[in-house]
Amino acid sequence: MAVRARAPGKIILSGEHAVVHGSTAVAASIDLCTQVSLRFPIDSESDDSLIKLQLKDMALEFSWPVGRLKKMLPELGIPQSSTPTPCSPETLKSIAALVGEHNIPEAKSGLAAGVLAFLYLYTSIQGYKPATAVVTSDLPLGAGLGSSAALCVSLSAALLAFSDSVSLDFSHQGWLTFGESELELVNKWAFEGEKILHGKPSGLDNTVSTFGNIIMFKSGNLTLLKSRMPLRMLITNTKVGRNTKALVAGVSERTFRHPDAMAAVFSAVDSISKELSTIIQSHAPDDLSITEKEKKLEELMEMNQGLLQCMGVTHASIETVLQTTLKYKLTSKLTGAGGGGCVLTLLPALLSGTVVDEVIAELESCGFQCLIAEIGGKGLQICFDASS
Ligand SMILES: Nc1ncnc2c1ncn2[C@@H]1O[C@H](COP(=O)(O)OP(=O)(O)OP(=O)(O)O)[C@@H](O)[C@H]1O
Ligand SMILES: C[C@@](O)(CCO)CC(=O)[O-]
Ligand SMILES: [Mg+2]
Repeated sequence: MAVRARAPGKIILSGEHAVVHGSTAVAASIDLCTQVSLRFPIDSESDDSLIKLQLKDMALEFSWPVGRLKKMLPELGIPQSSTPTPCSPETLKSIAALVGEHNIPEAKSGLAAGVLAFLYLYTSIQGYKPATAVVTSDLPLGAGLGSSAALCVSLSAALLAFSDSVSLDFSHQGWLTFGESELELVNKWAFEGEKILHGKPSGLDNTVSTFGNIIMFKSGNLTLLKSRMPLRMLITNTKVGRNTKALVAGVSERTFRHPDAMAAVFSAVDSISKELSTIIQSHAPDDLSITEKEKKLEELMEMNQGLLQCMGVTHASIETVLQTTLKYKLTSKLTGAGGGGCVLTLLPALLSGTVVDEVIAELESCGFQCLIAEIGGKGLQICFDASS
């Protein structure tokens, strides 16, 4: 018996970083997913059976004998699948030692954090039960599209599918969605994984990956939004690598140095997100008012970008994208943690295909990569494979 779970990445329309400090954010799922397939062998339960992790896209494989995990992580022996628990600093140290025993190539050292999250979620939910997990993803890693959250959500779902905390119809054919309470449980576990990857996550990325749609999020609470205007976004990946944990920590340090100024910045972002959610949800009966709404949206995106600059998370590559799209009278803002990664550009409904082609060509001539994703689609889904 095997299960596959897939969870989408996301774009943040407004509020990244400020959301970590309690401001409202607006985000949407995108149609690029991370998929985890999990297969338990029928008979092996001995100490030299393995827990395996294959990262297919990178052609990397990690494995740990069950006996070694029992020795290094004795505290995780009894699965606690129904009670998501933070990873203690001591456990994280032991897991880091286990991951350190594998030689991750220098150029891929960022993957270690993902492997740490894997081992923590695995042993917490399934204990030492041997199995093979295979991960594949459509998402660029560490580029602001929520790859870490999509990994934590799809992994938590696959692990929970075979736990006592969730009861599912294993004979169901094709993709299915969890019920509300199961989704909540997946989301809580994924949040614990994100803590390992982001340090101090807001929970926004795992929540939008779990529930899909367009959401407004503040202090752990989500509201589903219904957009009543076309929201076509060009996503430009600057391909400048960065790390969300370090960027989030940098904003916290700046907040510590300038508490009053940063409080004002976060409060402005909160107002921007609230206004943005009102605009996208309001009714627009004709093209003219759609254009007016787009103008307001562009202004809010521009203001949010300015405030992200105040937080110190923009980058020369992001500024190049902003300048390039401005030549075509298009507005952009960074999305995700910034410092490189991806930039969003609003493509107004009446914008001609020729202009879109031209702006994409110019951005790609700078070495960037462009894509237009469908936004606000499904969240987490799972699928059983009874034949294996
Ligand atoms: N498919 C995957 N396989 C293995 N590790 C992954 C995978 N997806 C994400 N990761 C882990 O997550 C890290 C990237 O997470 P990070 O939070 O820095 O960026 P992001 O989630 O892509 O962007 P953002 O947090 O800004 O939305 C990778 O370096 C890796 O450790
Ligand atoms: C930068 C941040 O706000 C979003 C990253 O996609 C971090 C978080 O919310 O955890
Ligand atoms: Mg992330």
